[in-house]
Amino acid sequence: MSLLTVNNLTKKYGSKTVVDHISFEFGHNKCIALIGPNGAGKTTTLRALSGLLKPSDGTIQFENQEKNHDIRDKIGYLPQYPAFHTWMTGKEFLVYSGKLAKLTKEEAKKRADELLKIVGISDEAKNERIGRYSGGMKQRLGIAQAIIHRPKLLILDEPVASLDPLGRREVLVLMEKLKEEMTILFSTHILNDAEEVSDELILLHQGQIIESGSIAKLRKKYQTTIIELQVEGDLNLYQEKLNNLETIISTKQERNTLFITASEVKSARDEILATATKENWPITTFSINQASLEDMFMRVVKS
Ligand SMILES: Nc1ncnc2c1ncn2[C@@H]1O[C@H](COP(=O)(O)OP(=O)(O)OP(=O)(O)O)[C@@H](O)[C@H]1O
Repeated sequence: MSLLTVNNLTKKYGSKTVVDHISFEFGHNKCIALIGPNGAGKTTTLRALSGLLKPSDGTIQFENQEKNHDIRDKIGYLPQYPAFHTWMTGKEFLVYSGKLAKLTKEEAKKRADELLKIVGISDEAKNERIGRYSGGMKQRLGIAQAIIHRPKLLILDEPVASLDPLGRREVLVLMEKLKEEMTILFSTHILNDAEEVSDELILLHQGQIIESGSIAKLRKKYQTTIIELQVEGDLNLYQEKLNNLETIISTKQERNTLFITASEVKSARDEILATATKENWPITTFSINQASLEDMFMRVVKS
């Protein structure tokens, strides 16, 4: 059974459609990255799923509940720019949030202590004012607050975008840990972050889903191999010869290197090396590289 099923979700502002009939679903204990450039519609989508914004059209269904049923108590949400009462201590803030989530005072205190441990805020730091916390600590506290009511789905809007490398690492490690207990849906425009913690990607561009699936599936689908070749002397000469080989799709010259795209890497490698050996090419570098997920992303967006 799916945890969340979204059908034709649409949001319009006046005549402008910013989320355009998107449909997707995902299961339990997954980590899904909603990825796309600025203005793609990520925040709008996440706010609609969190019940903070009314969609213009479409349905959102949580497990087997009725479609468009209020699911705010099932979801934890951390906005891109969370607001904290910076004069409170971390622990006070969580106890206060627990009471807002209708826990008794005792339950809220117990849950706050449990969460402070989970998100790695030390006994010393929990009694300090939030105003003195680093960006990474604030974000981890925000995540603790978002899961105070033990939601099955945690939605994070650009959770690491504003953090320095250390804070970023802390939050990604925490997400890795939390995904064992809940599903996490998070937005990002940084592919490395998506690749690091997520199992699945949803690529959003101009309000539409242009690709989705597991990282392994997408890699396989868009995988291309680039052979890099450096040869002493006039590269034009070698480029012309390479273009005549059967296994080669295209070649380009950049920074004294020939970048060769091939249909099938093994036969291309054999054909290039056989030709080079026969003609005694003075090769200085020969390497085979896979196109990155970033290349894939650029290709999909451009096409
Ligand atoms: N209240 C609003 N009224 C009109 N247009 C809006 C409103 N909120 C968002 N938009 C527009 O909707 C589009 C999508 O915005 P959204 O914030 O969802 O994108 P995003 O992918 O989260 O981008 P970013 O990474 O920049 O936050 C943008 O063109 C934005 O200007």
